Amino acid sequence: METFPYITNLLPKDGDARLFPGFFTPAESDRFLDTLTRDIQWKQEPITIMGRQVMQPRLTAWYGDVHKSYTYSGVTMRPLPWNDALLNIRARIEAVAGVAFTSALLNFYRDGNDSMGWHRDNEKSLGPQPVIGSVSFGAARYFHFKHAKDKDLRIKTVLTHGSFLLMRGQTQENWYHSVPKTARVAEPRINITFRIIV
Ligand SMILES: O=C(O)CCC(=O)C(=O)O
Ligand SMILES: [Fe+2]
Repeated sequence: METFPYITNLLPKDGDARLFPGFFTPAESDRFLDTLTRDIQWKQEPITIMGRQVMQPRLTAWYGDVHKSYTYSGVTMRPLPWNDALLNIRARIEAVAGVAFTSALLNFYRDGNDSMGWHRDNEKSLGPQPVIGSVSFGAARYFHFKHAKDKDLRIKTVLTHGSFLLMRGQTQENWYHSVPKTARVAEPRINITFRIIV
């Protein structure tokens, strides 16, 4: 499956991740950053790590088709309904990705102290070989991949204002990803991962 021969796969094997920097213009990206910062119902949610409840080091929100509920840490939750900004962004990336996304997880990183730990987006509800469309606005942050078996194999990239990262194929099976903390970033960043709940 070589859908984007003109864009190099970031991953050397066992997955497919294509980065489109400047997918949205700087003016559009500024507008989306403002709108989403204001209009999304951001919340800091607790998660359970090794039996202990801790607050997530970022704010989150779930939006999507309201009949597509999702289960997270054993709790079934309903997404908030799509708003205009999210529908616009979704239409733009669907035109390139060639799939129909049903749901979006939004993350708000207040500054470089907020982060996302190593994980794979391989929940059962996403089905096999999930397609994940990841859109970023605001501060540029490092995005790291680590191979699940070949532990020394790491790929680092930067997700800039208005960028679009499309992960497909075996990516979630074979690669972990994370957004590490950084002392160098003082500005906020929004990331939206569009998903298909099957
Ligand atoms: O903020 C990012 O770029 C990554 C977000 C992510 O991995 C996720 O929501 O699953
Ligand atoms: Fe993820």
